[in-house]
Amino acid sequence: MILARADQVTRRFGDVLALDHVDLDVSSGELVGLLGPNGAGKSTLLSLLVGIRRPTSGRVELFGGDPREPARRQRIGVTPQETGLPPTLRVGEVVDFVSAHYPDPVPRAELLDRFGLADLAKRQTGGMSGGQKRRLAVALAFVGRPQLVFLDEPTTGLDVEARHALWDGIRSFHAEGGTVLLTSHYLEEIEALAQRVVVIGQGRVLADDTVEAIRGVVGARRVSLDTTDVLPRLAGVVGVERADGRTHLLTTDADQLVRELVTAGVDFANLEIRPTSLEEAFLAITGRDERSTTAHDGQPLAA
Ligand SMILES: Nc1ncnc2c1ncn2[C@@H]1O[C@H](COP(=O)(O)OP(=O)(O)OP(=O)(O)O)[C@@H](O)[C@H]1O
Repeated sequence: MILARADQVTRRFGDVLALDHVDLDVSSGELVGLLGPNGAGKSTLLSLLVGIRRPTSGRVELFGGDPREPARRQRIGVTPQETGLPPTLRVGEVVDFVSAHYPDPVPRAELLDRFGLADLAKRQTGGMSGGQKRRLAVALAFVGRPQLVFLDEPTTGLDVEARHALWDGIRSFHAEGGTVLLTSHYLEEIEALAQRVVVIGQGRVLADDTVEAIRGVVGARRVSLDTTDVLPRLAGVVGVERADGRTHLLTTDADQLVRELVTAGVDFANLEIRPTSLEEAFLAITGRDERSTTAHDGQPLAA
């Protein structure tokens, strides 16, 4: 069953084309990651799906009808990118206030416990850290036992531990049958949570596939090292760059590359391995669209 749908949706803000003929279906039980750089159109798409804004053209549906109808919106939970909490209200009071809008809310203690906020129930929100406020803002999306939750960059500003705690909360909601659409700049976050990833750039859907499939395109690693040696032929290397005295190797198998460097006796220092950046991922994806799948230097990216 499709819970949320965008059908050829375009949204303009004056001269800015924020969304350009976007199609998206979110079915019951899915956990979908919306991935894209700043300004890609992610928040705009969420705002249309939850009924805050209307498309310039095209059609948006929530539970098969108009997202602006309150009965439909009562079945969703939303955490926008930015939220304001009344600073003098206590955490428990904020939860009670939001709960009062729903027929069968999650009990306060259960909700706070699920999001690691149990110890803060009596704290005024003005006295919370940024990360604690963010966790509360996300928790509030779940208070009304929604069928479908929209989270706009839920873990921005959270440290690693808080991020993982929040991921657990999202996973348990999904495991119990909940449907989630979340946006992120981080491949890592999408990979940790979602089965399906929709890549959006400049208002267009660039890819809509399983995380594994997208990983296949963007899954290269950048291995950087200091060396003056001439490098031997290395399996899996799809691009080489030299910049600032460092050598950067783009590879589909970093583990194998390091083994080969050691076996070949290459004299290197300051080895560093990191995932390709989102920019590199986007180059790969748009490259696949417009040319073939290529890395920066025109080498094929996929092995
Ligand atoms: N209310 C508005 N008025 C004018 N332009 C807007 C408005 N909202 C969004 N835009 C523009 O629409 C485009 C898409 O913005 P949007 O916020 O949807 O991107 P995003 O993918 O959510 O970005 P970010 O990752 O930075 O949150 C941007 O160019 C943005 O400047």
